[in-house]
Amino acid sequence: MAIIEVTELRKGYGGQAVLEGVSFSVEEGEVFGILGPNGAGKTTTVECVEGLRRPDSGRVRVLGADPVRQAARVRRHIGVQLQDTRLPDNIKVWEALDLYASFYAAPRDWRELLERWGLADKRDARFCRLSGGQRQRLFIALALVGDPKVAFLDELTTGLDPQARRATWELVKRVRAEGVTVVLVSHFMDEVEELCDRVAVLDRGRVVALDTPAGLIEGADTEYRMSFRLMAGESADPQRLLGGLEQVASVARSGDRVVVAGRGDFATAVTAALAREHVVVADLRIGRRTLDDAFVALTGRSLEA
Ligand SMILES: Nc1ncnc2c1ncn2[C@@H]1O[C@H](COP(=O)(O)OP(=O)(O)OP(=O)(O)O)[C@@H](O)[C@H]1O
Repeated sequence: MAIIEVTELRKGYGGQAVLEGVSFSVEEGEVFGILGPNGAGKTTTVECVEGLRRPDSGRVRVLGADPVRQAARVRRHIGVQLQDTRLPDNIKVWEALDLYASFYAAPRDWRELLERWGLADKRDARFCRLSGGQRQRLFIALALVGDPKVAFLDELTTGLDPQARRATWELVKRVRAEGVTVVLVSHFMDEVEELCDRVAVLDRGRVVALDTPAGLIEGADTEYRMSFRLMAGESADPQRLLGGLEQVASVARSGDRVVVAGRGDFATAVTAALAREHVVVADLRIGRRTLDDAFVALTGRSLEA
């Protein structure tokens, strides 16, 4: 069942179009990623879904309700961790949870959330004294205190060190395991690949692709490489042997290695051709295709740049 439906969403600021007909739906129980470079319109999109911004046109439904006209109905069921969530420096962890719980008619017991998110011993700590990872755990706990059906997590791991990022990923997996649908806004490929069931790639206010991470990688038909060494005494000419294979783009030498670039399932064709000619190779390596490659193929730009 679709828990969120967005159809032809348009939004601009001061006559400048930012969203130019964005459509997607989020199924109950999935982690749905919205991926795109800075300024692509990710935050504008999710804030329209949350009812924090009013679309210029298009249709948004969250659990069947309009987030602007039926704001109270929608807010009861969503938990939001905003990109620039700020808490007063001096607020204590328990006070923040107690405050957020007071916004909801039927909140979860925040004491249980403290335990669950490993913050029990930080109950009386002031916000300004928390580490980056502890703050993220608190933000997630705050997003869950209303017992939501959908949690929106926007740029959750920006500014965290690699270890804290990985720890935060585990938390997102736990949120999902609790049955909460997650909408994850990110511009980190590895994060999206690790966490998301499906991803909408947003570029310049449009959804340019929507698929599973693996589907995006497969479908983008990106070029990748494999390389190997020829055994000593091997006289085969790799260029002659492999250059004509379908899907092989180039065959080159790099030191003592042969580097073959291609698309699709070219690596299987290459190994089959080598075997057919009884060419024995060593140290065979096949490059991994990544979501970043797919993103470049889709948008002509890299996100990591
Ligand atoms: N309230 C606003 N008033 C005017 N322009 C805005 C406003 N909010 C966003 N914009 C502009 O709309 C565009 C899209 O912004 P948005 O924050 O939705 O993108 P984003 O993909 O979330 O980017 P980021 O990754 O940097 O957060 C940007 O050019 C931004 O400057």
